[in-house]
Amino acid sequence: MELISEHACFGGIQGFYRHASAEIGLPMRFSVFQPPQARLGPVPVLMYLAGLTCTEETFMIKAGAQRYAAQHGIMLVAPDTSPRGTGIAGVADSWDFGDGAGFYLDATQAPWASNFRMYSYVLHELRQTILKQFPAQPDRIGIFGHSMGGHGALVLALRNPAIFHSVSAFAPIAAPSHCPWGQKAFGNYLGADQAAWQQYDATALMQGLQQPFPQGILIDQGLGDKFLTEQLMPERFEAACAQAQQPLTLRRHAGYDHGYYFISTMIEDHLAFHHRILTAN
Ligand SMILES: N[C@@H](CCC(=O)N[C@@H](CSC=O)C(=O)NCC(=O)O)C(=O)O
Repeated sequence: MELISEHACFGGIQGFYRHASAEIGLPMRFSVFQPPQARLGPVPVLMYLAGLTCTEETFMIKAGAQRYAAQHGIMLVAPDTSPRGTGIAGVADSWDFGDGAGFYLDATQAPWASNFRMYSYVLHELRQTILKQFPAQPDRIGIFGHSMGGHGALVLALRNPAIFHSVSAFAPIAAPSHCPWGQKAFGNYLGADQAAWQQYDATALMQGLQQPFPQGILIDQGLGDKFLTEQLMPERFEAACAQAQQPLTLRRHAGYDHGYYFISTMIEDHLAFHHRILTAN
């Protein structure tokens, strides 16, 4: 693991790193905020998955999360949003697919399958790297994210409840099989057979839920979000949660759009939500 830069921040350390990823087959960058409490021993970890066009820097620069992570003693971890430097033809041609748009899944279709393995990268390789290299508590890990990253956080948590103990999202792509962003990504990364899409669709996963999150799921959604109706569809996830008897707090906020002004307004509540669950017992 190579240190790119380190910065003092709210009594802790904001760091940016690069490592050779076996899952991705290329170098990957990620960021970690270590709260001041990490100097004394292992602390709970909260992974954040960013949205389309973002990098490992976006959340750390724009969300204002470090103030609250330092108060609660939570480590923040953010990966990049896709492999970089694959050399695949057309990988940088659109902002909602390819570079910056890994969708936190393991692609099965050529030419994407060799490198676009963000699901396994986050679940296994990045998590293990954090546990080995930083003072992190392996049994107190939560996950959250925004938009494409909200989709990723919900999917990773619903499929791995023994690993991710708390989950929340800002304006997630809640039913990707039904929206243009999801259909474009899933069709190219996973192929035309929509049966293969279901394992990466939070609403479909909720419809077949095996193990509920008894502490609930928190979602914040701005009602001034230009992507709400066509791309995000939180009402589908809400209905699936009701059917599965999964406690869900879905807060709808008049006037807020899709960006980081919205996220930075709500971030304090998300840190408190994860802190309460991750430090129980
Ligand atoms: N280029 C697009 C806007 C892209 C955008 O809004 N990206 C969002 C995530 S969208 C879903 O995953 C984002 O977080 N952007 C970074 C930011 O700093 O806001 C367009 O032209 O509409």
